[in-house]
Amino acid sequence: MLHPCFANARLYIYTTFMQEKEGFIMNKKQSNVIILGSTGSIGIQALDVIRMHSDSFRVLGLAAKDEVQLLREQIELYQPEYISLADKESIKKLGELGGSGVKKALPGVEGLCELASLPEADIVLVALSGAIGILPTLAAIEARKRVALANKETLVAAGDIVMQEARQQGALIIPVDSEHSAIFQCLAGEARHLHRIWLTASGGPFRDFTREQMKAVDLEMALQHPNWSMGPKITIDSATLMNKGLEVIEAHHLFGVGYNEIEVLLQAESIIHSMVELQDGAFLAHLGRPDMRIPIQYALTYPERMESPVERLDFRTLGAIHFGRPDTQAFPALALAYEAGKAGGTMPAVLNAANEVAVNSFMQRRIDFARIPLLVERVMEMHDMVKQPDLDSILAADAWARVRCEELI
Ligand SMILES: NC(=O)C1=CN([C@@H]2O[C@H](COP(=O)(O)OP(=O)(O)OC[C@H]3O[C@@H](n4cnc5c(N)ncnc54)[C@H](OP(=O)(O)O)[C@@H]3O)[C@@H](O)[C@H]2O)C=CC1
Ligand SMILES: CC(=O)[C@@H](O)[C@H](O)COP(=O)(O)O
Ligand SMILES: [Mn+2]
Repeated sequence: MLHPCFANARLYIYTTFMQEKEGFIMNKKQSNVIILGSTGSIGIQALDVIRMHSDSFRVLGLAAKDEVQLLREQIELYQPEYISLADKESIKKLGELGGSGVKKALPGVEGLCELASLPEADIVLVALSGAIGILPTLAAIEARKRVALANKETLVAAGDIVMQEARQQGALIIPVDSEHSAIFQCLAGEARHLHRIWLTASGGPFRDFTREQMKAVDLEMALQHPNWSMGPKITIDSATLMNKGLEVIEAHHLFGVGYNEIEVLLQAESIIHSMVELQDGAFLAHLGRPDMRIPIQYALTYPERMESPVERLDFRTLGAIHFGRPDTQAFPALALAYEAGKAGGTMPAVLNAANEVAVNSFMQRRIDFARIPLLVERVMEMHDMVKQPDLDSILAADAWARVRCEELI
């Protein structure tokens, strides 16, 4: 059965493809890009893409939290007019590193929102990690920018509000997350025939571990993703399978598909980035090397494509591709995410916020790996859910869950 918001989502995808046909997109010679999270894994790769296509893209603004040294180097190379850092202290430190030629330096979430809605900006890449992305993403949508959205936590916590705002404003959200970029591409011209999404998962470094073995894993082991090189938080999420859980909720919002129509499929090599199953039993898959520069570039160039330096797949030397079912006993985080998604309301925001706190404390070696999903589950149990939350209720639930989770640690 199709989810009730499928019609809207279909309309949203249809509108996106119509805008493509009408030449609404990319009709400028050089697009001005804002990168929120430029010092992170996605941000750095996005700058690489822009450097290769500097005729088509120009960096207008960069934002980071407190990685002042790296941001200084990026400013030197890409000469943005605007920057943002988490606070005035970090901006002062940046200033002490010498004249940068930056026109305006803006602190905090307000700074992120101001960058996201600059009149000269064409594309806003949201590559922040965590629910801190909610307000800047909404600011970009309200300013009718193209939003290249890597930050999945925003859709998990506030997906209904974000997607409704995008539909109302007619703003484009192009997914950057590899699976969602794959699904978006498979759905071109086929959205109305969608039957089911097959969301692929590598299974992470502990794919073949039992629950017992998982008790002994440490931070170094959890940070070794078998296929992708990513920031620390998402790498830990991949190891617990919470990443896949967050992606199930992300897919629900982006494509308006009910939770029973989203299947997680283990695909150990991360060569198939995801698949769609259509009404008539046909499957469309998106394949490629596990390299985020491909989906990042696509979100910038859509509906066009450009050359990329990413090494090509050679199927003749690839060998086998392995499939399997995820083990939700050994990886309870995936089941928790389905549960939170199906509950709806403020529950996904609570799942996400508790997970952010738990992962952070695991990275500080304050808790064991196996406690991450247990903490998330306990905070969800304690939550008095709001069924149809507005933005303030979402933000309040997020803040509440962070405090509860900290208390439990
Ligand atoms: N990495 C990947 O391959 C993929 C990532 N994603 C998603 O993309 C997003 C980014 O991931 P990733 O690049 O790995 O994360 P990283 O941790 O590598 O980078 C996060 C970026 O966000 C900045 N940031 C974090 N908090 C704040 C804040 N409060 N204010 C301003 N800036 C902030 C960081 O700044 P600073 O450096 O100063 O701390 C950094 O630039 C996540 O939502 C992730 O799930 C999705 C698919 C693949
Ligand atoms: C690159 C990307 O999109 C990640 O979200 C990736 O999917 C993580 O790998 P897992 O499949 O192990 O979660
Ligand atoms: Mn992904």
